[in-house]
Amino acid sequence: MSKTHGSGIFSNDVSLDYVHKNDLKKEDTVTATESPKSPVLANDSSAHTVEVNSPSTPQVMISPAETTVKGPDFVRTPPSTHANPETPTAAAPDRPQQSLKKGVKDFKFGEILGEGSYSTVVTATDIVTHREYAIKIVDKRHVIKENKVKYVNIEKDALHRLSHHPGIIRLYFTFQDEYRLYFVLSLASNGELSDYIRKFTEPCAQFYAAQLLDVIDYIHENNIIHRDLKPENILLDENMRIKVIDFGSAKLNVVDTPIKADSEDGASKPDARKSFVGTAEYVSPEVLLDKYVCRASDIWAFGCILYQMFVGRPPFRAANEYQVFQNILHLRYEIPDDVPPSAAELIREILLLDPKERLTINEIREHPFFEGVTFGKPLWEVTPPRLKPSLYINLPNDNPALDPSTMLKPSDTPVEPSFNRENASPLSLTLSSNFASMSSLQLAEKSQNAAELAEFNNEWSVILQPGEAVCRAGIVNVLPLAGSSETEVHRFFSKIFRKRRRRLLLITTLGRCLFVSKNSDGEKSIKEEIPIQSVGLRIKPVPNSPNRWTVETPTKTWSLADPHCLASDWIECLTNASMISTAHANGSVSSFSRSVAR
Ligand SMILES: Nc1ncnc2c1ncn2[C@@H]1O[C@H](COP(=O)(O)OP(=O)(O)OP(=O)(O)O)[C@@H](O)[C@H]1O
Repeated sequence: MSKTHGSGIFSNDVSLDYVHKNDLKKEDTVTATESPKSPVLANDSSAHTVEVNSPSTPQVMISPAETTVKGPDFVRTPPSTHANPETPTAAAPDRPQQSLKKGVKDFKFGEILGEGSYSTVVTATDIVTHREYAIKIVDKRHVIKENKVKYVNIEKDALHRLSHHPGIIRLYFTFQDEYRLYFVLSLASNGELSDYIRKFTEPCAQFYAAQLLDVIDYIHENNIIHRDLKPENILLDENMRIKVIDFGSAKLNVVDTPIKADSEDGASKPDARKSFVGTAEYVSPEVLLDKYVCRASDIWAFGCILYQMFVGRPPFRAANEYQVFQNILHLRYEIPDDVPPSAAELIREILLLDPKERLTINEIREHPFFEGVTFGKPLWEVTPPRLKPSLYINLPNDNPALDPSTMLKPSDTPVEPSFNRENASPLSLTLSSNFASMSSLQLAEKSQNAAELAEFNNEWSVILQPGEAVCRAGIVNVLPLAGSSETEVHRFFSKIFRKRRRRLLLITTLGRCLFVSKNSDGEKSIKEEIPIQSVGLRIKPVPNSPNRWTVETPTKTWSLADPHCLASDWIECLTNASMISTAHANGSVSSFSRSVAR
């Protein structure tokens, strides 16, 4: 292990046992090198920032414009003849005019773009160049406590090696201060692929699948396996081109023979069944069985994403992770009849239990599904096909909060639509005849699979009342509440790192909105109920954040996010639940909620 500049907190060496609490007191400096054995982030009070992609001398700071691109060009043509839109030459206008040292003070921070398990990503504008970035901010204390240091270093190293493909998020700089690490990334302003995937036409699916395949090919050519490909980790830039992110689970320096999952390198042991906290739906069977890691594991994820592009949900879904794993290990999935035959055939030839049987990237490229597609550079220069009009299901009212056009474009800022009990006249406080004709269960079924709901109903029956059923369920993040002084840097950071909780939220046919949990003995209980029948209730989407919404009552506000679902889906269901619960409170409930119950 190399520690050339004192006790560095973060190093390329993945076994960072020497990290200790004293490191947190040091004023750290970011240093990037290309040598895996050199420290990535070392302490040196003489400098505060270093741009990545520098040559091997850590102290020399080089702007992206001066950087030499190493490794294969993404279209696999000689670097001298190829004009990659994101190569340093293309990035020349961004060349810093003065000092190359950058730190927190050089950026104006803006909106939160997203939150991961160990980071918060915010927009930031360079106050000199006015260029916009996304900055991934990692709380040092948190990553040390959660034993995630190695993942931060792996991500840094992978992005460092892969940043010159137009389909991979570009890492421009890293820097750190006493408490946090900062990854300055290109901004993918159109959000996550998962927000659009339900609106894919066949040309869309073909186009985005081709871009994804091109990126996977490039990653693999650089001897890296991503290992966490899923629509949430595929972002869209301002031109609606994909940008793959989140290389924290990547396996670097892959050799051609499969690597045992429990090999010495911690990164090669995903410990899949234990560590997937959110979704396990894209994990390959060999990773699940902890057998080995191979390039074909990314191809499996590609197959799952391709399926989702046509069906709107991943192939292996269930009410809980155990069921998902079982479905994967038994290859239990179905392709609906309306999936085009060539796509269905391709999916079937990818989703095979034995990784050796799966099609290779070259074979996928040659598959009839991709007929007419030119891979390589042209893929990144054409205009992407249009998404089809919204598939959103309208409610029997014209509440703007439920207008999909305000939900699906993170860049549309001035939206303040909300469900407001007091002034939203179409949403009568009593159960209108229009509304009464619709079962909330029916509505829920449109957005959530009936089989999944049946599982939830089974599992949570003990906390339900007679005649009550779950009509929507999901794990949501309960976020700390934002205040009004977000311009002050220190307040901003303390706020975004306040504790977030993941909770299971159930909405029922009696209009109850319940946070529920299970203790270690498996006993189930209601942790909290949101009183959505309250006078003064407001349910609001968060502008620029298609996955976030707030529920305000006179006594408490909840700020919620579901990384796997649009806020509009939850808002729709909560709005219905509010009406139902009010009707119950008023004694004017119809019999429908009972009739739809178990
Ligand atoms: N460059 C970017 N531009 C726009 N949004 C981004 C960018 N990078 C990340 N995000 C948003 O922030 C979220 C969290 O980022 P990311 O997945 O990298 O964090 P993480 O802590 O590594 O997450 P995970 O828990 O999945 O490992 C993403 O899902 C995405 O919505």
